[in-house]
Amino acid sequence: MKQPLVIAPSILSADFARLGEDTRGALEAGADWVHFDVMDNHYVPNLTIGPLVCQALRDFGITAPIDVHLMIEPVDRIIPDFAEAGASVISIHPESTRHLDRSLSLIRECGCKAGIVLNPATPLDVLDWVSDKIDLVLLMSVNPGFGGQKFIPSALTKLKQARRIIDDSELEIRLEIDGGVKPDNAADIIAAGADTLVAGSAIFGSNDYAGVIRALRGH
Ligand SMILES: O=C(CO)[C@@H](O)[C@H](O)COP(=O)(O)O
Repeated sequence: MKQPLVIAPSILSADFARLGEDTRGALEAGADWVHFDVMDNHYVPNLTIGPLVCQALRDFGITAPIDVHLMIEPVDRIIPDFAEAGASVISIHPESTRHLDRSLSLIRECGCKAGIVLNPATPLDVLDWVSDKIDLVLLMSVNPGFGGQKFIPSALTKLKQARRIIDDSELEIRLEIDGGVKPDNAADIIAAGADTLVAGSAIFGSNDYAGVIRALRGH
């Protein structure tokens, strides 16, 4: 069953020199989670932030769920570090680990919610084999690595299929979408079945975080 809508600003598009203030600003403007993109210049062609920055946000006073998206390989060594640094959800790509079942179990053993991330061309079939090990499915609607890209329209069809799979499972699994999410496509994305919207450039590229977050919610 679809869960209440969550808006998760991707801090990849925040001003890294003022990360704490920008993150707090988005939450005070009505966001629910913090989406935290971790890139290693190996799994994806970009390099970003790690557990020290996650811990720094907690030390700064950010109490909202931190939704960590690992675009790195391998993942197992860093999962406990993120859990200790205050991550709430940790999501991994199936291609980034040799033993997906084991890595997903490790995330839960570390006390976090576990997510699986599927790239635009990655089929949904893997969900058949991990649905009891996950709390979240994250569908990428751009190729991972950079903010500010265009939404790939086939993601809407994939969202509908993923929604059916999740509903049929009768498990409490969130369906998150990430990449090119804007006020002008949010309604279609939500209608297709997403309950968790990641938005980076739409929120942090605006002077009116609250207005964009309201528009993403359809208000
Ligand atoms: O994980 C990624 C990119 O790899 C995303 O989280 C982007 O950061 C989303 O940015 P926008 O497309 O919303 O600008």
